[in-house]
Amino acid sequence: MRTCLEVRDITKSFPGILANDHVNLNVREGEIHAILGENGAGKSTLMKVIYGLYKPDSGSIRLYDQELNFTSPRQAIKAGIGMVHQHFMLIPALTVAENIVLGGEPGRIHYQRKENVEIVCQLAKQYHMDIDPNAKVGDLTVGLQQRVEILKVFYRKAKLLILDEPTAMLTPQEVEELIQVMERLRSQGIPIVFISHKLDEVKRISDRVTVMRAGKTVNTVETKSTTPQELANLMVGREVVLHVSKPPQTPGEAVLEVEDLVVSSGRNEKVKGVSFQVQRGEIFGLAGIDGNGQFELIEAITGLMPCKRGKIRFLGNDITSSTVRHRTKVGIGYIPQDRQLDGLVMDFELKENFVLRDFFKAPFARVGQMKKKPIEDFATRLSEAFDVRPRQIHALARNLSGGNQQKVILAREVSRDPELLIAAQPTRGLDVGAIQFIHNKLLELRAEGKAVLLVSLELEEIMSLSDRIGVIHAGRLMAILPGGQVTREQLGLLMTGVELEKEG
Ligand SMILES: Nc1ncnc2c1ncn2[C@@H]1O[C@H](COP(=O)(O)OP(=O)(O)OP(=O)(O)O)[C@@H](O)[C@H]1O
Repeated sequence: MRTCLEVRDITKSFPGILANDHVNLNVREGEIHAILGENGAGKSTLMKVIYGLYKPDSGSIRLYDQELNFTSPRQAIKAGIGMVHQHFMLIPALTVAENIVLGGEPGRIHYQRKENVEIVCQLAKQYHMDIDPNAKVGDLTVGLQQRVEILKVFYRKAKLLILDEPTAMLTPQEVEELIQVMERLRSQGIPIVFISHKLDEVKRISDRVTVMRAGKTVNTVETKSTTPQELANLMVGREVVLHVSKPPQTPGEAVLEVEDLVVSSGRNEKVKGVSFQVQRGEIFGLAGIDGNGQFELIEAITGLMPCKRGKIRFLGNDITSSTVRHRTKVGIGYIPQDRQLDGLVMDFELKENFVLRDFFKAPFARVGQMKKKPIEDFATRLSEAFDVRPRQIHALARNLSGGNQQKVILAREVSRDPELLIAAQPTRGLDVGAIQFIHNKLLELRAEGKAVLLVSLELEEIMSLSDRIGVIHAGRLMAILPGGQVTREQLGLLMTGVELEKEG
């Protein structure tokens, strides 16, 4: 098959970091080519170099017969490279058609509404992607917004599509739809390069995989001739255990008690009378399809959202109306689902992010002044203990890869020795090594007799870690089931609101 994209010896460094070290990549016409690698391996940097967002220090890129020398994405787009970023770049107040043609209109002064709607209809038909051109983008689901981004790329006549972690933010149903879209594009001969951390997904949809490690390309393999285990080992450079082993444990007293809790957002009740307990030495998993009240529920427990009715008790004490600070002080740790928005201050250095909850007290401050040395010593110690890479406590949080950002949050919360850790989507977007690390930390907390409330949209994660599983649907707890005995199918039914029939 003909080569479409050829990347040779690309090197790209940032101050103190060699993000891409003589990287090579070869993408063939009509193939789905996965890029795998640990967090921080240099995948996004490489894609940004190909797309003209970063200028490489050295190396060359060729698209078909054209030698590319990009200095901006505009040139990359012109040459036929389209990229859909992890965080979409759409304008929510505009319609689908307006977003698609925005910036690519053919030199007209006035926006041609009717004509553009027609163009977008044709485009959607050509690429078999169902979408309403007149819908407002802000009203669309994440999956449909992604479709708009993909169509936008084809409106600009892309010959190659790059998808940066396209499934990280999607529900399982939306993932299926995206896979169908990708397969149809492949059958039309369009090459797709996509970054993913999900080995099963890579195995299922890609034709070839290029593995990156520490800024270098380690190997390119035919997908069908390899296994997820081999890919994991190749990525990490050591044997990775893909399955969690959880020793049996007898849970102790209740750490968290939630009783008939009602939480509203605006006029809508998002949580409708939920009751459950989390005990010492147990991981309680909350399973549910996104948008069913699970995140409002945990925000109410952490104190970020007020409760309309009901009670929350922590170690026997009523904390329903307590401040966030009080709840933190008495021993509730929290890993929020959006690490960049709620977990870190992106323009603060790592050392500052490590002490975000305690910077105002000893040993990090005295008489109102922050103390540099204790903060730096603490940050260095945590960076090492949690294997945060790079080990630069002065780096800005925004310059760290997603997995390493997550490790900083985990380190901060765990180091405070919480009695209850609420972990919302703790492994979203992380590589297998980092997932293993975080799962082990949650199991360590369990073994120490701490309580863990795990909220995840990943069923595998919930099923492998939880001692008990609560299933939430439309703001109500459908059931609480023992972790080791429930099947995927049963959880799937409950998550869609179908009650299980009682046996016997
Ligand atoms: N703008 C930047 N300034 C400084 N360092 C950066 C910048 N962008 C990336 N890096 C560093 O370059 C290295 C590679 O980062 P990159 O984002 O390419 O990794 P990745 O493989 O895409 O990781 P992830 O899977 O977590 O997204 C990391 O060490 C990261 O901290």
